[in-house]
Amino acid sequence: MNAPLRIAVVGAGRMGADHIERLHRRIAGAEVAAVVDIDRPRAEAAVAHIPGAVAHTDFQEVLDRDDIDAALLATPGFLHEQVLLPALGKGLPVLCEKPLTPDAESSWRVVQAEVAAGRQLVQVGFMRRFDTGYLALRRMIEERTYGELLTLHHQHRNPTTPPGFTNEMIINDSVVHEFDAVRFFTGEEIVSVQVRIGRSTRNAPEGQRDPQLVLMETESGVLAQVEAYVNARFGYQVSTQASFETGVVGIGGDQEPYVRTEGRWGGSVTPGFEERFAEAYDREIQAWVEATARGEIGGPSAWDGYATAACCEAGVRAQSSGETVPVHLEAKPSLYA
Ligand SMILES: NC(=O)C1=CN([C@@H]2O[C@H](COP(=O)(O)OP(=O)(O)OC[C@H]3O[C@@H](n4cnc5c(N)ncnc54)[C@H](O)[C@@H]3O)[C@@H](O)[C@H]2O)C=CC1
Ligand SMILES: O=C1[C@@H](O)[C@H](O)[C@@H](O)[C@H](O)[C@H]1O
Repeated sequence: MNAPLRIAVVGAGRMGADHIERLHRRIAGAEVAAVVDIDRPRAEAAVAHIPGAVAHTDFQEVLDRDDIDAALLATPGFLHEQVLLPALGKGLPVLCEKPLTPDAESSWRVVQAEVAAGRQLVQVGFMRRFDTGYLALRRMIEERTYGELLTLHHQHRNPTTPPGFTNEMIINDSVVHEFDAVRFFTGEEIVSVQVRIGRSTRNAPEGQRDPQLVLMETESGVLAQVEAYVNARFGYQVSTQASFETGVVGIGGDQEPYVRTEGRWGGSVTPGFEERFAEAYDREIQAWVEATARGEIGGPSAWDGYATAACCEAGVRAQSSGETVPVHLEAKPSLYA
């Protein structure tokens, strides 16, 4: 049996801490060897229960070590490029939480750096691709189980947003998942994006308009819409309905168990993405670890990160203009053929 991969987790906040626990307790073939956080007490707390793991405050300290096999990047998206470029320069594999970067220009720089490195080293954390419902729906689309796919209707509802979550982040941090999901389901690029904003909830923080309806079109004319409602209060919900020629398929509906008790019926609502996608994150990280051990990536690529960043850029322009904005993509490098 091979020695476990020695992973450095960069960013030990909400998502990084969740991934550290996952790597430490549930993922086979990997161990947390380092945690980097600019907030030293946070980095130290994250490694306190992991024998042998070392706390750092600067990613360069990890690059200077020669015993780290891969990095899991979970700092805020606008900080990803500053870790990805040196990691690619050193040939270090990275699982980069979404978004790859917050705009198409910087994502394209990452793609070009990977092309220069000569092999795929970056996997992007679009974990929904590992959700069983998503996988089942994609199979039905591919196999034309109910004829051709015509439209996709997504609901993306969060209970609240963290401090500093801007209007643009509704597109760049939340709807980025649906841009990837639509590309994953259809196997096509998205060609245009429109955003409509109507009455806004009084629960939205200043500067945010919530909810927003995002409409996108794929190369072959599939229309997909998203209700992004990020201060919905009641809990977390990510679901999709797909309309085909001979059927309608829903995924991500209400969670089991369904209970009747004390004169009421119903089930529970997941409070957040950690619970809704717990199994998908596990499968995502396990697939990444196994692929990394083989010298490959095990999920969405830097090209997928770039293509969704281009959709986000169109989406942010569409937010302010109200126009249908075309998505511009550079030619796809042969590395991603
Ligand atoms: N796949 C998914 O469903 C989700 C993905 N995310 C993504 O995960 C990433 C992190 O998000 P959160 O955990 O919510 O953020 P967070 O704000 O909770 O944590 C970020 C951490 O990075 C640290 N940090 C900041 N600058 C740093 C630097 N220069 N070097 C090292 N550490 C630094 C902070 O001190 C903090 O501990 C983002 O890209 C976000 O979009 C977040 C939530 C869900
Ligand atoms: O990635 C995530 C968060 O960053 C984002 O803010 C949420 O809207 C998403 O549902 C979650 O999956």
